[in-house]
Order: sequence, then C-alpha cells, then structure tokens
Amino acid sequence: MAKLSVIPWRAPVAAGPVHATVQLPGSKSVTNRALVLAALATGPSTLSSPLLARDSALMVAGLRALGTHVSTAADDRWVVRPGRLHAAGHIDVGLAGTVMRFLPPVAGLAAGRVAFDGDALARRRPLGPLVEALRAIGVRVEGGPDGVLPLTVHGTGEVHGGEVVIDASASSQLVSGLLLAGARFARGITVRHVGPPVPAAPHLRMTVQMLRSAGAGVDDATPDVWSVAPGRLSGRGWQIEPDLSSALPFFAAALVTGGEVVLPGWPRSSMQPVEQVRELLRRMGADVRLGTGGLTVRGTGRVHGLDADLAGLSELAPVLAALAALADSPSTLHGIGHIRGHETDRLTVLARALGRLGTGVTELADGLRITPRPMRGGVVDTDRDHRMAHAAAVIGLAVPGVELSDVACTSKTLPEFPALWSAMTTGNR
Ligand SMILES: O=C(O)C1=C[C@@H](OP(=O)(O)O)[C@@H](O)[C@H](O)C1
Ligand SMILES: C=C(OP(=O)(O)O)C(=O)O
Repeated sequence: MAKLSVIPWRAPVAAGPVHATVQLPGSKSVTNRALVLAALATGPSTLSSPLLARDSALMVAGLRALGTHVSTAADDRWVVRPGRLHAAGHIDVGLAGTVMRFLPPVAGLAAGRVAFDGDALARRRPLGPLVEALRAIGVRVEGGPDGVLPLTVHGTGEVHGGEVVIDASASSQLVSGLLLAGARFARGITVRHVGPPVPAAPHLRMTVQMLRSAGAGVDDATPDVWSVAPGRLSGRGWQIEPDLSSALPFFAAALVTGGEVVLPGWPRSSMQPVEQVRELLRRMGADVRLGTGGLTVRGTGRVHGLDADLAGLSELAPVLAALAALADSPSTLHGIGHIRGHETDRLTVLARALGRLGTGVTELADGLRITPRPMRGGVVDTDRDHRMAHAAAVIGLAVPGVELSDVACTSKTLPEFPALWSAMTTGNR
C-alpha cells in the first residue's frame, strides 16, 4: 500500500467578495462508472475530460489488473480497450468507495484470484451485503467476515447471476456495483433492497442511466428493486461532466463572501443532482443560474440556516455543515446516519471540528444540529477526508487562523484543490 503524504495547510481568509471562474475536473462518479462499463463492453470506448485524481487512478489500475487495456496517455481523452477478463494478484482500493464496491463483481467475471485491500480507513467501510450477494449468485469470496476489507475473489470467468436480497442502507454503491456488472452475468441481476432507505438516490439513477446508455436493459420501475437483463454492453464515447460535489465548496465561497463563482462547461442535462443542489443553495441565500456560460452562483454574504434531509445528497453534508456554522440561524441536517461509514465517521468528525472552532453542535443519530456562534481559529483534523478539508477551507474564508491538519487528502477527487482555492481567494485566475 502506498504511503500517503500529509500536508498541513492554513486556509486563506477572503479579503473581500470572491469573483472566480473555476474550471473543475470531471465527476468522480461518472468517470468511475464509465471506466467499469467500458471494461465490460464488447468494443473500445473513450472518456473525454475524465477525472485525474486518486480515485480514478485506482479504478484504472484495478481494471488493468483485471486484463483491461486503459490508455491514459492523453489527460483529456482516455481510451479503454476491453480484454478477456483475467485476475492476478492484488487490487488497492485506496479509500475509494466506488473501487471497493464496483470491482469485486467485475473480479467475479475474471478467471483467477484477486485480493482486495485499501487504506486503513477503508477497512471500516461497509462491504458485507455485497460480499453476501456475490456469494448468493455463485461467486467464491474469501474473507470479509465482518463485512469489511480485506477480501479475495476467486473468479471463474463467469457469474451465474439471478436475484439477490440485500440491505443497502449503508451505501447505494452496494447496489450500483452489482448492477454495473450485472449485464455480463448469465442470468443478469435483480437486486431487491430490504431495510431502512437506500441513500444517494441520484447516484442510483446515474447508474441506471449510464447502463442504459451502454445498451443494457434496466428495469427500475419498482421502488427498491433494480433488474439488469443479461446482454452485451456497447463501447462508446463518454463525455464526463464537471464534478458537482467538488464544485460545492467554490459555490459556498460565493455565499460566504457575497461574491460570484462560475463553473463553465456545465451541460444542460446533467447526470448529477443539479436541481436539488440549486434548491438547497437558494434556501441558504444564493442565486443560482444555469446559462450558456455555465452554472453561476451569487451570494450576498448572508447565509441562512435550514432544516434539510440530505439522504440523497449525503456527500455534500460536510460543506453544507460548514455553511450552516456561518449562517444567521440554526440548522438541522438529517437523513445522513450512513455518512458515519464514509471516508471517516463524518458526523463525529464534523461535530468535533465545528465545536472546537466555537460553533454550537449537537450530534444526532442521523445528522447534526448546528447553532451558529462566533467562531475562532484552530486546527481542524481532516482525518484524511477530502470533504472535511473542503469544509474547513470554507470556514477559513470567514474565520482567521483555521488550519487543516492535512490538505493532501483532497487528491482523492480534486488534487488541484489547494491551488484553485488560493487562486480564487487572491483573485489570480
Ligand atoms: O456511486 C457513487 O458514485 C457514490 C455514491 C454515494 O455513496 P453512498 O451511497 O455510500 O453515500 C456518494 O456518497 C459517493 O460519494 C459516490
Ligand atoms: C463518500 C465519498 O466517496 P466514496 O466514493 O469513496 O464513497 C465522497 O466522495 O464524499
């Protein structure tokens, strides 16, 4: 496992309203789905404007280990040539939920043995329902006794498939992983969820939409049941749209400072939950417009608190919590108990960090109640979580003396974060 560097960082304070156009890299979720679908297709595919970050690099390395040829020679256009799937050795999932949940089903389709492991923190992320589902459809999986990494998949080159019943309340990725590989299973796959609600519905819609774009027959008409028919997936060109979750801290900067941030290259029809994000930002006091120039967010410098169920938008919770701490009224963010199983226990780590900086915070079983109070500087322990780093940077715009224990963790999805953030705050764009 590669040793990851730690880089402490002092968050810049905004001297005035920020005015920035921010060119963001491709969506992690779209890039990693496109890579998996391309590897399982019958012909070559291209990815235009893919994400260049740790999570996508790990997905590329994992697919190569399974026999796929991926050329990343040109940063803005990757070429994927599917090969006969065969497994050899080890796949490092890092801390990437998409890699740890999307690749074990693909490994079942590869002849041979492959061991999966990742960062120490990845060993705490839920995987058990996926392991049980794979076993139920005939894949031999060793390990994962407590429902976590490490584990070994013994693929035979084919997977029987069929119907599985799982509790996917811990992560939507448990369902997405099975569906993405499902068209290649002899009987396809039907996933039936039983349990508390599955989070991140927009990510499940993205999975279904991208499978259909690759030619798969998908039935998602019944709530909590998804079926993918057995069949061939086509190679195709994937245009990767900018990452909405990486955009959020920049949009938050417009709100906090009363400035304007433009994200160019935003498609009219997006696979990410733009409408829901627009609505949340509007409730917090922003003006959000989608036009030919891109997605533009304007703020007044006043942020309003809100009561919001974030189950569908859970990866946005850290930055929204930071905004809530700077708001003019209290907030309750709920529906996000499962983010305790994200890169870190985000509810506990957020409560601890915001509390240390002076905010009134109550940790709920499924969220946070935040009562804004005057804040002071201090060190925020990011606990290796990229979105904790984003959240601390947002607070640092308004509160002098905020230091991040580590900013290198942003390389998971946005290695350019420190440079883009500094350029935004100094007006060097
Ligand atoms: O499928 C995906 O690309 C993702 C699904 C969500 O996971 P959970 O359902 O585990 O929250 C989201 O939080 C994650 O950042 C990306
Ligand atoms: C939860 C996240 O990531 P992952 O894809 O590793 O689950 C995230 O990016 O906020």
